[in-house]
Amino acid sequence: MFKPARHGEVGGVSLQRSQQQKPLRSHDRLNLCAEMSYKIVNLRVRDVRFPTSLEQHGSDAMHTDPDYSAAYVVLDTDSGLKGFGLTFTLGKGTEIVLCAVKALAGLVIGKSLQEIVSNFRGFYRLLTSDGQMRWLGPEKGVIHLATAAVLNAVWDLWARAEGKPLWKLLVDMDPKQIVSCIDFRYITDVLTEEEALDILVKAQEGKKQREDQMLKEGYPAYTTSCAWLGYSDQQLKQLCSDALKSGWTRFKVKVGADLEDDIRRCRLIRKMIGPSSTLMIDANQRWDVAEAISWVSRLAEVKPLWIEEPTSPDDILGHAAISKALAPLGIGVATGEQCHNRVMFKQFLQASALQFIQIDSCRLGSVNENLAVLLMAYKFQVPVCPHAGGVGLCELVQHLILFDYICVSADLRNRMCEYVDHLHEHFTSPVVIQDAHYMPPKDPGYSCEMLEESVNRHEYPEGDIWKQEIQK
Ligand SMILES: C[C@H](O)[C@@H](O)CC(=O)C(=O)O
Ligand SMILES: [Mg+2]
Repeated sequence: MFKPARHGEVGGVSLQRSQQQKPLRSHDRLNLCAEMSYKIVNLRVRDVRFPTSLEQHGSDAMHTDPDYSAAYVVLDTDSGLKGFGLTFTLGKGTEIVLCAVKALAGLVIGKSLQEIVSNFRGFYRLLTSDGQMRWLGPEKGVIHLATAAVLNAVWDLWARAEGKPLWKLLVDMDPKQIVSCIDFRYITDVLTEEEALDILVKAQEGKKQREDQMLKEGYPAYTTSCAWLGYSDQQLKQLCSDALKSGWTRFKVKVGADLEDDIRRCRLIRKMIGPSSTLMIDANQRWDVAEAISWVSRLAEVKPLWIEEPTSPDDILGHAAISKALAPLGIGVATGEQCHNRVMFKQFLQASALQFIQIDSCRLGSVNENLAVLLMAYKFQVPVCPHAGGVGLCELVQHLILFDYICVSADLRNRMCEYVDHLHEHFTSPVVIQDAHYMPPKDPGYSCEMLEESVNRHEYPEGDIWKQEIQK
């Protein structure tokens, strides 16, 4: 059974009084397999890169040569059970994330799963508030990407230990336990623990029906894979026509480098998909504020639902100005894939600076911090449309959006989860898309275990794929 954490203690590390969190009471806890302690005995991290830039997959106005990559973490436990996690990167720089993961390893190795999850809020705080390493963030940049990789692996381990896919682990949790995983520090001015609990308790009504609905119909998705910026018009037409045949009705187009190209490409897509399908545009932070407003106004004729990342991801007031200017045109602002943490999201919401919130399973501090953002989005009644353009992101984020619908929002209006059609074949439990919907995963875990052969071949720089590339 669980060994309760002593108040003010996280895995033997004593917290300052101001950092102390309410520990779970014994009746709030889940039943991990009684005989297993799942003590984490080792953490391995590998630099896995896919040469997607060769064919311009994933390209946008700012990332013209992205190699979809991951810092891939494996947690070994004394029982033999493993936890798999990753954070998404773009090639160069993955080795820096690896260093940060290694720096965090000492906070994880030696802990048992029970110890972690019986005070998950405290463990999140331990990882993000280390007195020396927090100087690198706090809760942003490379160190936060590393935190996400490690915590994603812990959540995967927990779901595997419970024999459930992660979304189901979350759905079956008592609202008190969900709340106990969240660090409310810095967000209590908009969301207190009590309010969060209240939201979750109220959403218990109809939960079973929503779960059944998801199992039958899946969660609505949109595709970005037809219109990466580096694709030719010919490619774009072919991919769009294939996608229409497969039942896709929601499409995202990359824009931002050249206005005439954008007008031509967006007209082309709008003509192919017809007036009733949904179109979104994504500039990946290319413009200044005034430029964003004038550029998007020129694209208003193709009726985009949203403009994504029009300017710097840190410019909350800039996003607010763009939102205000574009509202009369019926165009919303979406952002989040490079939003560092829950504090930034809080301010975006407070400032009415976004109309669609794009959580990211690897940018924020894993499930723990994403839970906080889902609940704040609910409070502000802003629809969540997760970001998934990257390797493994579709696999991960589908779990969070299923939880959001079943246990928080209970609403599908203006909501959809991004899908990109790349690299799923490298995962042991790849996403299942049916009729443009994510079907709920059934395998235990968080769906981000990669095939060993794929990892070996794509590990940078020793894997066969990279040896060949380097020799060219
Ligand atoms: C570099 C990535 O592919 C990025 O363009 C993804 C993105 O912005 C999205 O999926 O949205
Ligand atoms: Mg984007």
